[in-house]
Amino acid sequence: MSGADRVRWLQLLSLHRSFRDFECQISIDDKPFWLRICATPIVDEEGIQSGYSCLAEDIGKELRQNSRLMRFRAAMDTSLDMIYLVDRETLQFLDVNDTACINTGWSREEIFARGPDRVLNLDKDELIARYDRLIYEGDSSRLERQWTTPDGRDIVVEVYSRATRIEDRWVIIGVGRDITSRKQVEMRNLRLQNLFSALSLTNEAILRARSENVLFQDACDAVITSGLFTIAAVRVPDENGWFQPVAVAGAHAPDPTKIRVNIDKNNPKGQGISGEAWRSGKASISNDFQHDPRLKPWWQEAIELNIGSGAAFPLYRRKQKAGMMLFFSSEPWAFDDQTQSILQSMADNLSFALDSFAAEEEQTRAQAAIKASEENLRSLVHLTSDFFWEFDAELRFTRYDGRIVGEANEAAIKGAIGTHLWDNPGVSASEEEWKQFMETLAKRAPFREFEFAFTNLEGRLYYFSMSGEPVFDEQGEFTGYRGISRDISSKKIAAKRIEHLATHDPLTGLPNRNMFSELLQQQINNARRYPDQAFAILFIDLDRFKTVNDNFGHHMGDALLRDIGERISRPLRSSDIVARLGGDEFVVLLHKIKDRHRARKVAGWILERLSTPIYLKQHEFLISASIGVSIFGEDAHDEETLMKHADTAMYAAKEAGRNNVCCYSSDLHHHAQEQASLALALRHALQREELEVYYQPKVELKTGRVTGVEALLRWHHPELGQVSPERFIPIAEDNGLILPISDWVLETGLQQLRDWDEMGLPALNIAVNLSARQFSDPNLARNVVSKLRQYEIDAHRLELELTESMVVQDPAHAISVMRSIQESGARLALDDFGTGFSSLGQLRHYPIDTLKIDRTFVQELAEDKQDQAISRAIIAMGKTLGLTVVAEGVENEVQVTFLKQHHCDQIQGYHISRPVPQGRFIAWYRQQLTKR
Ligand SMILES: Nc1nc2c(ncn2[C@@H]2O[C@H](COP(=O)(O)O[C@H]3[C@@H](O)[C@H](n4cnc5c(=O)[nH]c(N)nc54)O[C@@H]3COP(=O)(O)O)[C@@H](O)[C@H]2O)c(=O)[nH]1
Repeated sequence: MSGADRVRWLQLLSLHRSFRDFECQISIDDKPFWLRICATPIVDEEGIQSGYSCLAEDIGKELRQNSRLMRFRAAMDTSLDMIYLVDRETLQFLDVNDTACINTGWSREEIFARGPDRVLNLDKDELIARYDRLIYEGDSSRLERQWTTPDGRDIVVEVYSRATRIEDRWVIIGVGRDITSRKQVEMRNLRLQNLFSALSLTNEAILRARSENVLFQDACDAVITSGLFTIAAVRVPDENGWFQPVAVAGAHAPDPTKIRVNIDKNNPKGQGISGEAWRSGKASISNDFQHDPRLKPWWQEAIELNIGSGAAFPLYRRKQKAGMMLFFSSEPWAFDDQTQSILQSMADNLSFALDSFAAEEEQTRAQAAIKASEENLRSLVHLTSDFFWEFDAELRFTRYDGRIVGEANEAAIKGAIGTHLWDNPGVSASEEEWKQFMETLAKRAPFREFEFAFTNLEGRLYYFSMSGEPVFDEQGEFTGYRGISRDISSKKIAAKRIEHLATHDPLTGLPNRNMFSELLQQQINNARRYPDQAFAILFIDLDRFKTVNDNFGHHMGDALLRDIGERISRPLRSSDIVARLGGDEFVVLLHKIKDRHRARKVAGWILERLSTPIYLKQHEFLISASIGVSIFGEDAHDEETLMKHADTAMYAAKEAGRNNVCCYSSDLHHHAQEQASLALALRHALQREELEVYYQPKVELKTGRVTGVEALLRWHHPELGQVSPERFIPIAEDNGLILPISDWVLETGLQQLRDWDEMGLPALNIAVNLSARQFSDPNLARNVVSKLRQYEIDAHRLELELTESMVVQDPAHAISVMRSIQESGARLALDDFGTGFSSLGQLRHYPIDTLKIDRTFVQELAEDKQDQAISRAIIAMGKTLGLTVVAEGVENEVQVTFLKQHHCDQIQGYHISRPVPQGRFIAWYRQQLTKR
């Protein structure tokens, strides 16, 4: 026995008591043996110990076994895993290692006492089934169990088990590991994963939701789906600061209306996480809801709803607080930093969504407003002639909206879609207008009232005014133009009409004086630049047209002027310009005509056209005109001079006997100047008593008796001396002075007659010349009667001489005037007969008393057979008609003889007497009387 065993052995023996299981090693023949000894003292009757009765058991084999177990244990104990052995038969632990004891918190004995079913927290049958499966399948299995340690910790253990045969029994070897930390990490990860999934669901909801409330509800549902929170809600404060629920989710979701929360700090219900978050604008967390003093007002509700922790995150719309997102967990401390951070992201995303909704709403509102305004516009444009249009970024016409009248117009507008306005063949504007329009468009600038003409497929012309402004998208990119167009055809046509009225003569439709002046100026500018553009001006004045107006009224005059305008235009080229300057004045611009000869020729054609009788309302009119010609570049270089010279030439044509063409020359100019100064002087002639009536006698051929006198006017100009009536009478006719002058002549003549009567001279008749103006004066007859009465002269002693030209212009009217004169008792003589247009045949229609053969026939009577024939015919016709035939301009005896032979009644002329002042006439007359 070894020393230590011997010591323990002797100590036991010294106690003199029974003992058992004393294990020791002894050597027998140097061979070690392990014994387990049980000993009982041997005591005699007197109680004296005499020795020990021992039973020794060889435990060598057992010890060897135990040794192996010890080594296994030692190996087990060094493992960080929990290891245990269970006997399948007995379902008792065979062994557990130290790690198992440490991790579970139980001693080995406690573990043994509990047994595997209670330690593993499994039903015994289930345990048996598991072990049998292990044995049967020969495989290992994994089991995860949650234990609560004696110190109250919950731990999670992962156990791998396997069945093994040790000696004659099945032993289940279990290796367990505390995976609580790993599980916690896993749980956290899972939690985070769920949180992220909730975040992702919320984001999906954001994309999907079409309204705020739907979004809020979807977000709450997503949060609950994550399983991390028991309640999720969104609340929005009302006008009184009370949070009202707009969305809530969760199995334990409370009746939202019951939980009262306010934003006001001073309100007891305003001091919770919602109120605080609202005021601070930041998240407010309570990780121990049921003990958080701030939340005392809601503790009871927290208990009822099993709320361990809660968080409130403000939501924003356009940077303004819009509501509160609330999360509640049954667990305290559910809101760690990472959770808060993810929930903050969720709240931020919701705020972003609210921004988007707000923007969308604004956009919808704006679009609705645009739509409404477009609707308004559409209904307006349908009521008006306006239409709405759009151009794309390429400036192509892409849209129109409005009322378009007529299929052709509609088709044209539809056809124009997709094209540029300026490419449309029906659309036209001036080159300059297009240029400006394109420049404006290129600058992307707005434009107003761009006007263009449009001719539709039916050839109808319209005018449109277009206003537009550029359109840019949100990125500031130009996307086109839009605007309004208006049919301004009626306005334009009215404007054109007004312009036409302002520039054209309403009667003939020809350009008026203003327009002609403008056209003439253009032509002058042209001709100044290009010499081949020289031109001629024809100034046309109708001869004695006033009488038409005076006698037939303006309606007839107007009708004639319309016809005359056409007649003047007819022989001209389209490049020539005809204008009516007013009254009976017309002017023609002969394009590219620069020599007088050609201008005169064209003027001749015009006169020819005019000479054809015009029949109007059963009247025949013979129109003639006087035409003055001036050539640009030769006669004048400016408008005023050119027109003045043409006018001068026209007067010259008139003076030359009317129905004539006269080209301007510098002589004419001097003449015209003279005429002008004469006209001026004539105005004062009457008052200055520069006028005088001369008297030329008429003698009866048969008897030689002086029958009467012709009153012939004379003008004694203070500087020019005697001015011939042939010179100043046309001036007086033109400026109207002829009327007062004629009155004066008539009065003077009648007064003279009266004087001569009073002088006791044999009664004489008096002939007074009528001017054209006088003849067209409707008061003529009345005036004559009144004058005769005034001077107490018998009407038949007065003879009024009128010329053929006065009659032929409108014979019917002339005849009626003549009749009215005859009715007054005065006589009528047709003067200068033979020079005009009337035929002898027409004579019978004229109510006249006397026919005066023009002196031009009389003068050549001696030599000119033709004049003799004419004179004979006139005398014969006159006599046939019962007229008194007077030959004027009789200057010699030959003429007297001829006239006598052919029974002319009276003669007048220098052969008898020149026209002389009344004094000389009286002297002559007295002399004649004494001769008889
Ligand atoms: N409306 C008015 N017309 C008038 C008036 N006074 C004259 N006239 C017209 O002017 C024209 C020129 O007139 P005048 O120069 O007076 O010439 C007249 C005679 O002098 C001229 N005459 C007469 N005898 C002869 C003659 O033998 N030889 C000749 N060479 N000339 C002669 O004839 C003129 C008269 O013409 P008429 O009147 O046609 O009988 C002239 O047309 C006048 O009519 C006036 O007051 N009012």
